[in-house]
Amino acid sequence: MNIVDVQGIRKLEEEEIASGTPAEVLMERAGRMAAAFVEEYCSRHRSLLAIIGRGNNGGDGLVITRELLKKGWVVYVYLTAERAKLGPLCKKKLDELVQNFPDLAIFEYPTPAPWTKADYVLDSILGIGMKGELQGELANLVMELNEKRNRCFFETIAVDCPTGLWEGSKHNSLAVVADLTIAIGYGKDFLFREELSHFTGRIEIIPIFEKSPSYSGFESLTGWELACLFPFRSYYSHKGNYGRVVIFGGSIGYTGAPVMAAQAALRIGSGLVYIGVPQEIYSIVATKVFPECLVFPFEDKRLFDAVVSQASVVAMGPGFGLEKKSEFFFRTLMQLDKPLVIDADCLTLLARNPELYEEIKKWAVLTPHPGEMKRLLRKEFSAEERMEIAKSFVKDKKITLVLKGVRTLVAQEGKALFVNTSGNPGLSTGGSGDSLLGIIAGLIAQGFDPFDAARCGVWIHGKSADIAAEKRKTKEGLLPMDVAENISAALLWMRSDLRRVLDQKSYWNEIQAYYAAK
Ligand SMILES: NC(=O)C1=CN([C@@H]2O[C@H](COP(=O)(O)OP(=O)(O)OC[C@H]3O[C@@H](n4cnc5c(N)ncnc54)[C@H](OP(=O)(O)O)[C@@H]3O)[C@@H](O)[C@H]2O)[C@@H](O)CC1
Ligand SMILES: [K+]
Repeated sequence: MNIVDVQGIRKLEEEEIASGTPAEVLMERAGRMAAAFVEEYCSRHRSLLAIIGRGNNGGDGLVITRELLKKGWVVYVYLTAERAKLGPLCKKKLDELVQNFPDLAIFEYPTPAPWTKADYVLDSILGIGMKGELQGELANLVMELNEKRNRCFFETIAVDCPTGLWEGSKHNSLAVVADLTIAIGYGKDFLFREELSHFTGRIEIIPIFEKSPSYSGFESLTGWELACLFPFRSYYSHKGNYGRVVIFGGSIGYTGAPVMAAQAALRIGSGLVYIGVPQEIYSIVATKVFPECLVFPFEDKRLFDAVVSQASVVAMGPGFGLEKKSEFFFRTLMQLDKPLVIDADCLTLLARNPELYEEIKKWAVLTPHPGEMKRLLRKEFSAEERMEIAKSFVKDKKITLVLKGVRTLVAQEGKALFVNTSGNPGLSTGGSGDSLLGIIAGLIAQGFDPFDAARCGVWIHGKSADIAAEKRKTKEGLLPMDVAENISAALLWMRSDLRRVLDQKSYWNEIQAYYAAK
């Protein structure tokens, strides 16, 4: 989905209103869809404290409150401004709410907010109407909210954007620290900045506009859009239709790395998965790996030629080693006339031998974390520079770059820059990159173009981790094997996400008809 700046979203809002969709309808769409999202995806608890600002962001929060009350949630409302100072739509939504739920508990500033009452706090204080840094009473309220979140263990859900965050924010600005940000309409560009990810948490985008903004060249990876790239499997097919992945990696002490990549490659649906390892660890890897996987010592020339000649894709790097022998073998692999996926030690070897970019025959997907990226570039860069770095690195190279991070970027020359929306801090553990390598390679083996494989792979990897964390009830202790085991659930999520969005579009028409009749 296109990512826009605040001016772009304001322009879209004006156009939508001018073409006959009143602002109130837009607010109803935003609030109802956000509530449906909260109902479905935050269902572990059913109590919420809605902190309401005086503008339209507050109005959205009041619609969400109404919808959740209808579903039987326990909701408390806290008004941050006097009722007389509420904006017209916000005031209207409050009056409607009070009429429908006369017993609703409403707290008002300067009474202290009832922080300990609910499992979720809705930040509906300020949205894109925010200008400059937070000051005065609101600044104090936001500090209190963040402090209570840490102490009371509620999760914070930001509507449209965390209050206090705007285009000029820095990583140390004052803003609400959200666990989930539900962006309205389109993702705003500043929400995706790596250095602000601490504030935004997980980002979900709710489409509310019929019209599209002008193309920005910067897009978010969203499940429902990627679903269109995944055809259902034909019954009339066999393993040969789903490709052969060959993974090269492993060394003494690093016998698990290629196994984790292979597990993910199998779970994404590859037809056949091979692991080529040094002879010295062959027997260890052969006993560790899934029985479905074929392991061979890559020094065996006859086996090497037989496997590689049949390969749909060659993935390399996990636990590969950096010695002279590994470097020599890496050079051989770089010359193969196959799509390549390059990670970990092989990125370090590529950084040492930059002339090998010229050897890439078909195409290569590179998946560096920021440290490996710095090695490839031979220079330091900051989180703020990631997007520019990614765009300039791919120029004149036959590569797709996956620059890992909280907001992993996918870049390729001539394409939009994509930023990922899935994933969680549970992925910050050894072996996560190996799973990602396996997923991307598995998708290429199944016929995905490398750019699509990178985009889908990054999103599926993150979403599998989100589902695994949800099942485990915690982000701590997530393992790459949990991620691989939830790949199929991520595929299912992606397909049902498409259905959800299509359903919502028909739901819009209902809302429109309701207001036209009034
Ligand atoms: N885009 C769309 O199509 C749709 C948008 N929608 C929703 O509307 C939201 C935007 O609503 P909005 O324009 O009413 O602004 P909003 O964020 O509520 O804040 C306004 C208040 O902020 C205050 N304020 C400003 N800076 C401040 C500061 N530094 N420190 C303290 N206060 C500050 C400012 O005060 P003032 O400057 O007036 O004194 C004013 O009171 C958007 O995010 C989305 O949620 C949906 O309804 C559906 C369609
Ligand atoms: K907000």
